[in-house]
Amino acid sequence: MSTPQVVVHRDKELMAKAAAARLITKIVDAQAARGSASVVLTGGRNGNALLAALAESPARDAVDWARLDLWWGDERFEREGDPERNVTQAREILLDAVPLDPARVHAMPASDGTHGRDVDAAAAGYAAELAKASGPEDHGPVPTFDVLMLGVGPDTHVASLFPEHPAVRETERTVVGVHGAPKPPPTRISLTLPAIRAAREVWLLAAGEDKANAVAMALSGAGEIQAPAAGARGRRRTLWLLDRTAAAKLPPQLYPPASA
Ligand SMILES: O=C1O[C@H](COP(=O)(O)O)[C@@H](O)[C@H](O)[C@H]1O
Repeated sequence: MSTPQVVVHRDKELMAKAAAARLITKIVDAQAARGSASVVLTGGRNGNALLAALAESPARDAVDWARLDLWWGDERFEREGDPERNVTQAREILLDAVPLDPARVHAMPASDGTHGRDVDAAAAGYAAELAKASGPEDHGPVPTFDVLMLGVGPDTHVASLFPEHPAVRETERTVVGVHGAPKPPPTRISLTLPAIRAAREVWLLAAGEDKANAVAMALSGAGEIQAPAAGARGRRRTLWLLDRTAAAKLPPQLYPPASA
């Protein structure tokens, strides 16, 4: 697993634009190297800001949208089209405006889908979809995502893995149903840490003062059960993309020299 690298941007708007530019380059490079690309999207303010910046970027036309697989790191277990669902927000901000192949948009199940209100069955269904998409080169039940993005909550949660919650302790399953999440809505679906760690690159996005303690804690050696963000690492790269306010409480030795 890779050691975290930190990049600090002046403010959250610039952070979103720079991350969008970085993502476009990554997708274009993956498509050139392997024919297609796979990206795991996150919900939350920073993930949505990145998608909005991507939607506005003229460089978005460099992406071959039909050769892109989209997955989600977590989802609020609500009815299809519910405005709280991460996929609903992503569709409104970007996905409906680009020529994606619908068969390659792997939304997590809704509570009125095939599995009904059984969130554990829905999570198992998503795990099966991931396993079907993975090949021998992936050495496991999850595809080697090119980039997996995660927002970081003020409590250090990533995806729907909350501190000390059963889901963050999962070591076998790749996707779990989350019951009683401390942040509403309480019922969710989440990739687990082992699934997150299958990604080539993991990018953690955090902007704003309310994230400063979480960022400092996760990067200062906290355990992943107490600080789930600390356990989110990519096989090749783990990148923390921050704005100055979110980076404000980092110990000086963790602050990148170029942004000091
Ligand atoms: O509920 C969620 O929250 C996190 C963080 O969101 P933010 O608005 O504080 O940035 C998000 O990453 C996750 O996908 C989402 O379901």
